[in-house]
Amino acid sequence: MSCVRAVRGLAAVCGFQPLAVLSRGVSFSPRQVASDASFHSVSFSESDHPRVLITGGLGQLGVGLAKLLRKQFGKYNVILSDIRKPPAHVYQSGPFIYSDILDYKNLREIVVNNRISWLIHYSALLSAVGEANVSLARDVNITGLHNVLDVAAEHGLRLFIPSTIGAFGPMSPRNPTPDLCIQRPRTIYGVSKVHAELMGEYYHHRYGLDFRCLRYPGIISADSQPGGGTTDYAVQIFHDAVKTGKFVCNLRPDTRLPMMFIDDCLRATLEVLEAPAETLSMRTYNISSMSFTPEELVQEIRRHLPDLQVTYEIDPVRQAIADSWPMVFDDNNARSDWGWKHNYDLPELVQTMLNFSGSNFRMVRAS
Ligand SMILES: NC(=O)c1ccc[n+]([C@@H]2O[C@H](COP(=O)([O-])OP(=O)(O)OC[C@H]3O[C@@H](n4cnc5c(N)ncnc54)[C@H](O)[C@@H]3O)[C@@H](O)[C@H]2O)c1
Ligand SMILES: C[C@@H](O)[C@H](N)C(=O)O
Repeated sequence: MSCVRAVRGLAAVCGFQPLAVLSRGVSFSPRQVASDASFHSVSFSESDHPRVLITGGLGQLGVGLAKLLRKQFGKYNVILSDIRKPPAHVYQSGPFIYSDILDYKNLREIVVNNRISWLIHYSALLSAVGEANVSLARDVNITGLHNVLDVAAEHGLRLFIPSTIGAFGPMSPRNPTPDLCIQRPRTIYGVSKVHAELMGEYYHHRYGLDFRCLRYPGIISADSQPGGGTTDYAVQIFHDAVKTGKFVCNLRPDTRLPMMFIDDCLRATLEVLEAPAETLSMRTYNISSMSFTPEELVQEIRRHLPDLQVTYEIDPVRQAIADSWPMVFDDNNARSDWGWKHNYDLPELVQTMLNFSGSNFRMVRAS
């Protein structure tokens, strides 16, 4: 039996199409569909470290993820990229490169020249910013996604794309929200994330792309600012509490949303990326650690800062979004498939955030 026939037979059994073998030597364009893609999961040997590219890496999450991955895989194996100019400490901390995900050729060149094997796609416009600029959100979150999927498929990359609690909508069960249920989000952000989940899973089943996706809750971080989402209040409150002792909250006091400390989020990302393929019964997982309302967060912060004053000035756009999102996330599949376990609950989160914000603020005041 010829090699090509053997692989075709295997593909029929596995349920994906081995495009790599069908047309070797023909130059590949994912836009021409059947051509020279090597859709096996990883292109490095077992003993090698992956070569990682992070898109949109200068936002709330990318720098922290680069730090974690560099510790694991080596400084020069992890490249941060964005369309913005990095601050000096980021530029000096490891490789940084300009990459606009809307420029397909540029993206492909970076992947080829740097022998990238894992692509972590963080570029996006978040929920509130997306509603303020729908056409840009559509470009970045949907057209950009298509570029990333094609480059990943073409070069046999392991592709991680985060989704979000925002991929659910008012018709989804909200307490708890399981992995598989109706998803009819009402934001361009949510719609683009459902699209990303479905396209990634389609490429996985159709072409064998090693697509992995976690639906993150609202992420809370001390040393990076959120990029314009509905859950941003839960970061801002710590800075304002420490600096001024006052906070104006733009969500109603009883708005319950799933949230997570950044260290748990980044560790989950590394863990799912490293999980053996056979442990993944799905390609898109909810992850969860805690859910709270602004009122509950304020109460917990007041255990440390009893004089904190909070007023509520509701932003109708953010409130409407929050009211359509999950209140509690069911992440049982992540826990049973690849052993996901969170470390931070609400008291630990508050303690850690205040420790960081307090020492940072004292440094600023002293200088
Ligand atoms: N932070 C959260 O609470 C949260 C929660 C759920 C999911 N997520 C997802 O995680 C990912 C990272 O989130 P984040 O909070 O760091 O986002 P962020 O908004 O802070 O950062 C996004 C980055 O994308 C970059 N970007 C915009 N247009 C680009 C383009 N054309 N090409 C390349 N880069 C571009 C921006 O410059 C920015 O640095 C996003 O996909 C987001 O949807 C975040
Ligand atoms: C939840 C998440 O996707 C983001 N923090 C937002 O609020 O838009």
